Amino acid sequence: MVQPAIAFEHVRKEYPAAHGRGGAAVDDLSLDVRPGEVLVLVGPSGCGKSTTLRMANRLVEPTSGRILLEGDDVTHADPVALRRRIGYVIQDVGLFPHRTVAQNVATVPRLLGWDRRRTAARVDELLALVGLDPAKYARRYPHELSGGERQRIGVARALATDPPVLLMDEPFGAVDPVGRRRLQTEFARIQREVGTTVMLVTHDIDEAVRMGDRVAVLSAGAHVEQLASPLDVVARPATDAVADLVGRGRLARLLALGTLAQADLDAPPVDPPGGVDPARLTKDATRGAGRGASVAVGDELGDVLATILATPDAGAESRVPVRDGDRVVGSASVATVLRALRRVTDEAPADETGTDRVPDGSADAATGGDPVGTLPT
Ligand SMILES: Nc1ncnc2c1ncn2[C@@H]1O[C@H](COP(=O)(O)OP(=O)(O)OP(=O)(O)O)[C@@H](O)[C@H]1O
Repeated sequence: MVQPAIAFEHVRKEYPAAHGRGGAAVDDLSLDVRPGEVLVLVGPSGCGKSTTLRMANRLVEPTSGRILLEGDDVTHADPVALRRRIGYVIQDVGLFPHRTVAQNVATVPRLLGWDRRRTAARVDELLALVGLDPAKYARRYPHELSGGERQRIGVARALATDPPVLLMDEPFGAVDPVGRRRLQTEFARIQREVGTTVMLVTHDIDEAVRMGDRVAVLSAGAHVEQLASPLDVVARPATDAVADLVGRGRLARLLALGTLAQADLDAPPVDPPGGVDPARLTKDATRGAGRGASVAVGDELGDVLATILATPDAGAESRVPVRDGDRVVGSASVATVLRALRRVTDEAPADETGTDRVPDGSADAATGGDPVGTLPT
């Protein structure tokens, strides 16, 4: 088995003030963060998300239990040495106001005694990584930046010494919704590029399902209600608490997370008989919806639906060709998307070892259930 990047073993935290009032901030948490993944902790205010995160870098001391970083028990590790192995990004970033962007990013390299050249080269590299031109930004001060730019500098600073693990506590919380979406996309790119393991805390379920490779939904005492892929959490909430959190807007999330599979398609392919000229199809596809538009196996269901709805005189009977690579393998209509949604909500989830459980077969509407009836309207 792959060694977890971070492992929480029966971790408990009781704050002194909470003594005698029942309930620990973190009751008995056991959780593995896999190397290279983005694990998101999501849950209501006060459920213990930040406490959990802050115990990983010893900003908060656990009352009992063990926390392992790449196999090393960090429960008694030197906090300063530990924090060099763990980057930390928080909502208000905490940039030093009287230091320039370059000096802020260079904080840890300087502490480690890196020479000027190495530090300067790393600062330039990191600013470029987070999409800020070093020539333009290195000498600015934090108050000369937008909220989103400050947040990027916070990420650059946390990545300066290439830590194997990055902890992020509501990292995009202070940014407006549009900027926030852009930062999330940008950060996902950076994370793929550097391959750092990330543990991210948010109370926003949309952020959780957008950012996470896996999502841990927590309730009071950091009790894990569900730990699964974003799609599993949205399609198959394990408990009422998860269902409440996923709540309204579930259909939109399913459309964004679910993808079109070959099994959903209507065959045979649409006109012209014998298939569509792939060259024409590709050209049309790049032109977007409209006459001759097509979709592909693996496309988001929301995009498939949008393409169908954008066909001339769109209606229940409208259909668009579906490609798999250069081949047209079938067609999709609104009914196809509904079928795909049924499949997505009924499929057995992958278990924690990554092996699929045997589907129970109830996906077939003929068995009597109305899976689409379980979808919110
Ligand atoms: N320093 C502290 N002293 C005493 N109690 C604390 C302290 N920090 C947090 N708590 C309590 O521990 C519980 C968990 O807090 P925590 O900040 O971990 O929750 P959270 O899920 O991150 O919440 P939020 O989403 O509101 O930030 C809360 O009941 C909180 O009041």
